[in-house]
Amino acid sequence: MTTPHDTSAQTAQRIDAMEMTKHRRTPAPDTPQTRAYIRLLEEVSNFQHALVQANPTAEASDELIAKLASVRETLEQAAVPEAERLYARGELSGGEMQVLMPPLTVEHVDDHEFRAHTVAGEFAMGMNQAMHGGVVSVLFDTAMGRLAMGTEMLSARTVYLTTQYRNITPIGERLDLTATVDTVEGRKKFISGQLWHGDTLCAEADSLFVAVKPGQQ
Ligand SMILES: CCCCC/C=C\C/C=C\C/C=C\C/C=C\CCCC(=O)SCCNC(=O)CCNC(=O)[C@H](O)C(C)(C)COP(=O)(O)OP(=O)(O)OC[C@H]1O[C@@H](n2cnc3c(N)ncnc32)[C@H](O)[C@@H]1OP(=O)(O)O
Repeated sequence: MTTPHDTSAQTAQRIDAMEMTKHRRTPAPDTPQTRAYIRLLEEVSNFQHALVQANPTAEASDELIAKLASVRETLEQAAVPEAERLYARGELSGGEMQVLMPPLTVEHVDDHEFRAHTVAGEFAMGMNQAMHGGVVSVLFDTAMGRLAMGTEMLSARTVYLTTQYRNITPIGERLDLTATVDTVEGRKKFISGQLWHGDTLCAEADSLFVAVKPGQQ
């Protein structure tokens, strides 16, 4: 039996970055299996929010642990290599097919501009109803990474990402995220982004993405 964080199993395989990107960025086929998996991720996301809000009794925690262990074992029986997974598939790694960050709903993306919005639950909170700064940065990385891939969806990596936190980013409110390609120099794209709550600028970021070369991981 594998442990929850086992990456030595045959399911952890590295392949060429371009091949993996092709797989990950191709939307999963619209089948009953995919639709059910999306519902499962939604329930996991709801679970994450409920988890941070609750103070269960010791008995309730022990009951939950037993139930969760049983759920985990069911998932372990269905594990597949990364290049076959449904998880994080689709044109945006930060959409509804993942539970790492608040899901971004894309409104527009081309080779120059990206626009999306999100509403974050308390799982994404640092404290006092403010979003954790690292979650702000992962939203920027995902949005700007998607923009760097452009309409041709070529794999690109973050070389640096600098986030300036201007105002508290609220939990439970609509947030709008925009990103723009400022300069292109060969494999390099310099991209800036802003995260807005209404007219309030919550954070802004500058980044450099570099397109991967054939053969890179
Ligand atoms: C469930 C949600 C999942 C979300 C997915 C998030 C992450 C997934 C992780 C990996 C998947 C990859 C792509 C996914 C797409 C977008 C999502 C976000 C992307 C990331 O989150 S990805 C993880 C973090 N990221 C890294 O893990 C990068 C580590 N790194 C490297 O892999 C190499 O570093 C590489 C390949 C980037 C470059 O290496 P290389 O050998 O190909 O190229 P080289 O070194 O020649 O640099 C080329 C030109 O960039 C200039 N340059 C370099 N560094 C500079 C600096 N600091 N400042 C200014 N200029 C710089 C040079 O000066 C030269 O410029 P010039 O050509 O003009 O001389």
